Amino acid sequence: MKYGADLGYALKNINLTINPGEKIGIVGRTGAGKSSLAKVLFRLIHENTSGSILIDGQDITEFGVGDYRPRLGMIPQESSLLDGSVRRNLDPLQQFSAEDMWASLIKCNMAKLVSSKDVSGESREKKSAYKVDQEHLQEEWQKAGWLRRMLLLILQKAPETLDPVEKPRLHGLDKSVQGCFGCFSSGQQQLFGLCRVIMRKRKIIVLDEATANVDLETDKMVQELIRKEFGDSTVLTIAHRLDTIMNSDRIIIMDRGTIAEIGTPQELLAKDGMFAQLVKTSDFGQ
Ligand SMILES: Nc1ncnc2c1ncn2[C@@H]1O[C@H](COP(=O)(O)OP(=O)(O)OP(=O)(O)O)[C@@H](O)[C@H]1O
Repeated sequence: MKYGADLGYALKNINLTINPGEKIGIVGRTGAGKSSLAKVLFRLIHENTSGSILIDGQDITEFGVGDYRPRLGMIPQESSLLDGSVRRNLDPLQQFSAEDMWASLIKCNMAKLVSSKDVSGESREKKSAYKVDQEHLQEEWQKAGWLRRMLLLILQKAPETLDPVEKPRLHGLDKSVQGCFGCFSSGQQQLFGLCRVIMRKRKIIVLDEATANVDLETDKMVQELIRKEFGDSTVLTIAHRLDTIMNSDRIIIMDRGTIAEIGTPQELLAKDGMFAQLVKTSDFGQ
């Protein structure tokens, strides 16, 4: 695979079989081809490629994009937030309930942050249409006599009765992240990416340095969460930190567009090759 006809190979002679449910760690120096491997898997590169990728025996070019992409989940190197509410960021296609979203925020240790008041300097203009609508219905309900309340109930225009737990959840989900990018560090934005992937049960997950911007403790939390949530899924973890991938079933060492070494961490350490050298020096050539 090349990024341009005149450029050198970003990937060459890749011959790799990954078993269902396997957890694969991918390491290598900067520019070794780790992200390129993820890009070809997601069919983001079409030109200047040769060879084929099969999933469950089927060539990925035979899948319609609509059938193919939903099988895969990715947390890219640079996770970014969309304009709008937390809800929109987690679920732009409105496929999930507030419970689903809240559960994933809790799992990713983001619920407290999203609930905290200082996430957004929310003005009335910035409130979501949903909240404004609910407030309007509340006002109408308060003013209404019993006959009008009956009518509102029949017309399904009564305000939602939110329990004390649900109320703060909805409040948090409807907070705007607009103009508030500074409120979320790049690590927290990556955790948002994790929340999105957790809500969607994908068979193949690629984490492309998904924890590059979080501290060691959070990285550990994320790895444990991924093991728990994606036990049956195939997970490819591209990492700079060796700690991130040491519990993988197998590790791939990329070097100048090829797979230089592949094996279990124990096999690679015993081999005393490139991986063992990386463990000794932690030198990723940055
Ligand atoms: N969009 C691009 N256009 C041209 N060349 C590219 C492009 N993206 C990557 N490359 C080149 O392809 C090769 C592999 O890059 P790739 O990003 O896959 O490496 P990587 O191992 O993921 O590096 P890093 O650890 O820095 O993310 C490098 O030589 C890089 O310069």
